[in-house]
Amino acid sequence: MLGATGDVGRQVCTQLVERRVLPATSRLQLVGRADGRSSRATYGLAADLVDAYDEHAPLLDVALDPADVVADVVVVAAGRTAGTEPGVPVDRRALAADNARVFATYAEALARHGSGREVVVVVSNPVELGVAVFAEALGRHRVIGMGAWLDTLRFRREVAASIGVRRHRVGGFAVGQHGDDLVPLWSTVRIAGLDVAERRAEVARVRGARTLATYDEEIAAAKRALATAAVDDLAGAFRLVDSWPPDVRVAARPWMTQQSGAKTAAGTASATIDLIDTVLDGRDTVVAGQVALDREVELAGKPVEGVLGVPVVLGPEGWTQVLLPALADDEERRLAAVADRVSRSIEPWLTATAGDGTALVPVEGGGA
Ligand SMILES: NC(=O)c1ccc[n+]([C@@H]2O[C@H](COP(=O)([O-])OP(=O)(O)OC[C@H]3O[C@@H](n4cnc5c(N)ncnc54)[C@H](O)[C@@H]3O)[C@@H](O)[C@H]2O)c1
Repeated sequence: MLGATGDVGRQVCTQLVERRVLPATSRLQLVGRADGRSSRATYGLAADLVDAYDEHAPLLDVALDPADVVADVVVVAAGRTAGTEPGVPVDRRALAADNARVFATYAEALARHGSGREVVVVVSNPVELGVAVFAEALGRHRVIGMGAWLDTLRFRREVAASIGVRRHRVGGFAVGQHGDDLVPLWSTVRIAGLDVAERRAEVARVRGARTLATYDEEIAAAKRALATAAVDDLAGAFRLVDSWPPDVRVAARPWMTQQSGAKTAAGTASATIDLIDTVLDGRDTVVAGQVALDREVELAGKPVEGVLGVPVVLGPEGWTQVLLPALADDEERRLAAVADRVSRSIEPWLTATAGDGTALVPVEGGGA
């Protein structure tokens, strides 16, 4: 667990032990930075977890050197986070600048000292950049970004809430880029217990006559409304979120949660555990995740070469197959545009890591 003492890392470790995903005979390695405050806190976290869960805790150990990371599944939650200051917009470029270096350090260490079989789950943002850096170092099938799975679970939950059922009865995926560039695939929504006609009627009712052509403007308008509402009535701001359609809520609610000063650590960790559990389980399962594509997907007549969130089959050796069904026109158009945006935002950093691998400064004119 890289970044074990962070808000997300701590939640992942706690849930892993509490939900007994790891048997007592296995090992959970908490990884911190030798030169940061986290080195001391990592030892403390290990002691605290044993204190709480001694009866069934796995063997806990601490590593402070990237060269010492050894695991079947490596979770990357180390690095800077952004967007937690109310009213301060997320500076994705600054986040990329800091975290590109973190990704490169661990990717290089794993490539050199790892088993050659570990599966990497990237949680840190920008998740697409993390996936690109680790995939380049370790092979693309062993690396998956968690963002699209979290967006998928949020989409299912919001659809479920509007229809009046629990999340486990709703299927379907949210793909694309983690964050505002997600692509909710309404065409993939399925609801257990409803036949095709009933489902179509329910989707039409909760979605309205909107398409994804106006999704960007809807999200931008939602954030503006929330920024105003939240100034003196936070409860009112969350009620405002509830008044919007499910796909707008998917983007607006986590944004409001960050703006509130709370983070989204519990939900993030829970979605991460799903992916870890899937890899350790030994069976292939369909999830959504950010993966480095090599022309498996064609969007608007153009094959995608680069990182994108898509439905994939995930198993013990990483992801194998992409399972993106035929999309509605508005979905395909948006996903193609997002694929281009992701590729443009990542490209400068990959260029910068080429060569001796230490430069990590975007080339002139590039933007993250
Ligand atoms: N993908 C998602 O859905 C999602 C959701 C929430 C958060 N996140 C991301 O997860 C990451 C962690 O978030 P958080 O809220 O736990 O942050 P945090 O600030 O609470 O913790 C960050 C952790 O990273 C470590 N760290 C910081 N800089 C480091 C460096 N240079 N080298 C090694 N370790 C370093 C810190 O010691 C700490 O353990 C962020 O990048 C955040 O954006 C992703």
